[in-house]
Amino acid sequence: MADIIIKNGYILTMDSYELTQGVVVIENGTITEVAESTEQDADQIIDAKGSVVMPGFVNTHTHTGMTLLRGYADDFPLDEWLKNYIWPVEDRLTDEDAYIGTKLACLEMIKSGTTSFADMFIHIDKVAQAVKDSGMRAALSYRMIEAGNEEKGKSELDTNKRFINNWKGEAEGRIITMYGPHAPYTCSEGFLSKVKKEANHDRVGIHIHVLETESELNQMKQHYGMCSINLLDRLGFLGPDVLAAHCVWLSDDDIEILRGRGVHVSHNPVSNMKLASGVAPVPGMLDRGVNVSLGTDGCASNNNLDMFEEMKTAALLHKVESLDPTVLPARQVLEMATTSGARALGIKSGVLREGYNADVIIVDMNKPHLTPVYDIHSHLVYSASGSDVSTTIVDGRILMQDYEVVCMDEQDVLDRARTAAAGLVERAKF
Ligand SMILES: C[C@H]1O[C@@H](n2cnc3c(N)ncnc32)[C@H](O)[C@@H]1O
Ligand SMILES: [Zn+2]
Repeated sequence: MADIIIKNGYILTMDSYELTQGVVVIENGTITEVAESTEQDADQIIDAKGSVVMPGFVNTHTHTGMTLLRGYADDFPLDEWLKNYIWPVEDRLTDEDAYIGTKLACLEMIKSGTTSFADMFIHIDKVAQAVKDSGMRAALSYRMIEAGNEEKGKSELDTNKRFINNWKGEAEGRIITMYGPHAPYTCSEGFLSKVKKEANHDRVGIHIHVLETESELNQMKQHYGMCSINLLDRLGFLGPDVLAAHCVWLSDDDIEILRGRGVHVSHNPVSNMKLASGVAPVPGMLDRGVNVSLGTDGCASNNNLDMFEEMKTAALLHKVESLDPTVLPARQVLEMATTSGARALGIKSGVLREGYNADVIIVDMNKPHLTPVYDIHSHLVYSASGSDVSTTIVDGRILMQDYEVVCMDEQDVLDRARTAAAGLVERAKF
């Protein structure tokens, strides 16, 4: 007897381009069958009539606790935004803020079809607790800023290491742990080398912001006489264990280095547009075979966690940038948001295939803006939005069914988030 059978839906496995009517069978957190029909029975049958059944989205770069800062400070360049607004208020964040902020983020992601994500944040134990409690899957890293201060570097590394020891593989394996050095402009080369050594020792990955702005590029050239990619490569830092967010200001040579080292890139088009950071050379990276996935970045620079919006923005941005509408077609963008993201996190998700994690969503197509259907990829990227997701399953557990969130008390999360935000703003009056 299986746990769940999803019936009557159109199945988009992401293994092939086809959309065929069929069933998905789930047992013990794993997909055990994807077929036209099944002989099996299950404890729970989900009727997906008129819907698309597909892998959940993988958001490969976010700062979930920042949902509490949604709309807190808009329309500034990155340097000013971080130094004058974000960091001062983050310094006043409490454990409860981080917990409820992450709960709110998980709620938003579950409701918009994201089943796993990569996060870099502070108060990371509370972030992990919220992920565990919500039922989502996540690769979590503690945000380390050392700024050339040896003492600080030691305690930052200690905190990240302790987190890894406490949480690696927790929540039935739904929690993956990583090191999170913030960026090459907030961490010295000596510190970055140490992080790499520890990551190798602990056999975990590294999540880092790289070449997000022109200002970073200039600072690095001034300080080291080379760009962040060249510096990181010289340190022996780059490899398939590295998840590099943004990668906007890359040269052709940098792309070649990323490809050669097997670095995973998280593209964050909405954040890059909002902070006016620039346009990442995504078509160039994809052409060369770099694994490029999609991330929303934190809620203070997006200002939501909707992967549908991120997909559409990615597709449109690179078309207008290249003046070529054939660039980043819908199918390719969908792959970035699912299969490529799963590869970046090293998880067996992102496709509906036997033996893979049961991280599955159901998208309700019985909507005016999704009618009629010629090509499902087109609708998912250009017409649909997060609110069209009716059911979200992570690790074989239903977190939302028929638009009803069953893994947490939605109203309680909203109320607590409002209270936390009010307290935060009060404490941040300085
Ligand atoms: C993980 C931490 O990184 C900072 N942060 C948030 N958004 C960005 C961004 N776009 N670029 C660099 N740093 C960022 C915040 O301080 C957050 O807490
Ligand atoms: Zn970020």
